[in-house]
Amino acid sequence: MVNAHTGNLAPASAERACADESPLAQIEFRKVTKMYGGVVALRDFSLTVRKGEFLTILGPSGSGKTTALMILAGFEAPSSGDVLIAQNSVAAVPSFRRDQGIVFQSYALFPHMTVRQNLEFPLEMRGMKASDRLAKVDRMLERVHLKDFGLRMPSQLSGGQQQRVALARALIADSPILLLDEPLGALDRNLREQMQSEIKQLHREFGKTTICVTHDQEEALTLSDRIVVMRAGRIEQVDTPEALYDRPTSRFVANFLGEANILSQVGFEGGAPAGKIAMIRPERIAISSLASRPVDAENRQSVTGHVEEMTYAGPLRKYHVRVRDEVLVVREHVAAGQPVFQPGDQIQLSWLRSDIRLLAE
Ligand SMILES: Nc1ncnc2c1ncn2[C@@H]1O[C@H](COP(=O)(O)OP(=O)(O)OP(=O)(O)O)[C@@H](O)[C@H]1O
Repeated sequence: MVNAHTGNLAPASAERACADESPLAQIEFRKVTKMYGGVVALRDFSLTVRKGEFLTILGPSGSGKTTALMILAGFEAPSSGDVLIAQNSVAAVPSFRRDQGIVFQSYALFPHMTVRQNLEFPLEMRGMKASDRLAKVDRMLERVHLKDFGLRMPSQLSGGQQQRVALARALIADSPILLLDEPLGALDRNLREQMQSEIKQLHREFGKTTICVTHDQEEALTLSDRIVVMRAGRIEQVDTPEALYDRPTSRFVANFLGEANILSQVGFEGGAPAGKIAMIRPERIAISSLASRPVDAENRQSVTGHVEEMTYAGPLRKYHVRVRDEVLVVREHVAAGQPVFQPGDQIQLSWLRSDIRLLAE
């Protein structure tokens, strides 16, 4: 469906010497709805992306993430609503004139071209002369640590190297906007982490307005200035990574971004208001022996329970604790001198009342 190869092309007349001179690269979705027959892929999607921002669209499979990106790229047309780039509607602008660098999960490099030729292609399409292209490609190869790989074919590169070429190709034409569609999805875990910091560094350096689509929460939390959480075609919450994790507004977001203890029976002293539920993150709960009195006890709520399970996960210790009919998850950083509890131990849990979050059901 997507012609990845034309993704970052723009007419020569549109070329700028440097991305910093570009007009506002701000993106605005205005009440965009996309229907596929009877399926609503995206409903009333409104969002403003600031210049230079790294924004991630995060959500489960089928929530509309790719649809939003494809509409912005011009590969799909909205059923209603509008998209603006630098304050102008792009409804009538075809994808190849939208001046966006695009990276797909499957790399989408030209398989019959060398790495150099892959990087030269967008420059050639903009009418840049050969000597300038050469210098630019050299600089970019150096930048993405692929100086010695210019003459290789994509099939002769590892997954991580191919992905670096794809990133380099999306960046080389100095488009003010970078679109990343599950860019690290095909890489194994270690490589993914390495590429995450590479992408972060490139973002700092090039300052492109970047929109990334992923279903990987950790990736979203690591990379983004802001995250849009999608659910069934709608925006559930837009916020900074820290705010989304610390102050989710709904049970869906709390569960989607990390582990959440919903305090239904243990409750929340005074009771949660109607239609709201009380939630606390596992690392906000302290575990201690029955005899000990928690520091700051007057600000804390305490309950007793017994340990059902204890597991080590590297620097963390994780407990499953039964409190009445509920099992709460507690996560603590392993530290010297800390008591370690075993299954069956009677213990107390406590948390600061201010760490409880009230969420929509
Ligand atoms: N070309 C199409 N024809 C019909 N339905 C489609 C089409 N493209 C997407 N959809 C539907 O629209 C909804 C949103 O799809 P979309 O690909 O945007 O989700 P997503 O969040 O990107 O999912 P994933 O993470 O699995 O890629 C889904 O229900 C999907 O089945």
